[in-house]
Amino acid sequence: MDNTTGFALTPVNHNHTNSSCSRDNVLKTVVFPVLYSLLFLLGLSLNGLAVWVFFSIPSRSHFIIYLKNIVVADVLMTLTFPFKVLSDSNMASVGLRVFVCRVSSVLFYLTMYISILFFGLISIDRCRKTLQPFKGTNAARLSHRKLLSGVIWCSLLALSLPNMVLTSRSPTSVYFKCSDLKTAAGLRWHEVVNHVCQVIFWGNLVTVIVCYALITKELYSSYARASRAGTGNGKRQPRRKSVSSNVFLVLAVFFVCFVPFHFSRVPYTMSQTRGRMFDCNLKLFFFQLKESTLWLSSLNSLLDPLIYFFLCKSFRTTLFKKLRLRPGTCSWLTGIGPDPNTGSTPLGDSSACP
Ligand SMILES: Nc1ncnc2c1ncn2[C@@H]1O[C@H](COP(=O)(O)OP(=O)(O)O)[C@@H](O)[C@H]1O
Repeated sequence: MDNTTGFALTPVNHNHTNSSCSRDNVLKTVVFPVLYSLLFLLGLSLNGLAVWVFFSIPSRSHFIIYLKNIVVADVLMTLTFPFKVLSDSNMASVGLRVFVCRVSSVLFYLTMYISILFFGLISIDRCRKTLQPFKGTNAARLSHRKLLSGVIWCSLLALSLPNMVLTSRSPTSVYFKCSDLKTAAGLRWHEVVNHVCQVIFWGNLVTVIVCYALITKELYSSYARASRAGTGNGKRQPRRKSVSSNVFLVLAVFFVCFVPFHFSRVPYTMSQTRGRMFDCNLKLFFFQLKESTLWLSSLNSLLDPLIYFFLCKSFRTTLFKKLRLRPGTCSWLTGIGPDPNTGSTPLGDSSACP
């Protein structure tokens, strides 16, 4: 390992690093770097495609504004993966690993909570659109949503910035953890940020569940009304099935990607800031649990473009137009063919979006 940063490092304590408590096992140095490299390659391609598509769709709805924010957050998150790969596989210099603790990991978490917050806002917007389908928007409301987006980015940046600034101690050995680089105030702030982020996550999860429960209820009662009125026909049944399974898909992604991480984060943060309460094997266990569930959270940056494709009609339409494909392409995959009359779902263009 080269020391290219000018930090004064003490000789490596091989007894410690070779002990069963060392983080440098095959999971951290091989398995996750390979998994993050895959995420990086696939995520960059899919999110690059999503940027290409979304930025030719004008921001004419709250929904599109929120989706664009998620795309930007996902691209930034994806760009942090190579740093994590190099750092975890021990291929990075000490300076690069310090950079990972100070900057790229913080950016990773920042973008993750940006996505979570915008997912919550999207659910509220979809719910409003389903319950009040004829209430449109106007230029003033669109500007408010853009302002809200700016406020969310700035607030999370302000919350995260001290995690960069207070990670200011120099490493004393080539084997260090991010928490070793934090001042006492830095460790306290790290704990506070993690509590705030838990509140953000669980608050948004409740919002998503409540909104999708209301959407599902409204969709089923509107179909029941349509059937009673004699307008229901054989063709509509598959659409109802597809809308409800789409709703389930969004919830499933939210649960798989984020719930495990937020359970494992609590004991891990405690092991970082109140180290004396835990023996080294327990600390290692919580670290590995946090790393495994963090990969699931990172997987969200890859699943988001798939969600846009499967659930967002305007995304699909623009994508097919850009690739010069027929509008009905992949209807076997999406389960939704072109509507011969209106080309839209019963609740409007983006009603089946997350
Ligand atoms: N929710 C968060 N928001 C912003 N920054 C965070 C958050 N959680 C952790 N960080 C910062 O990211 C860096 C890496 O944190 P962490 O993953 O806990 O460390 P480690 O990589 O040693 O397990 C640290 O500087 C930490 O303060």
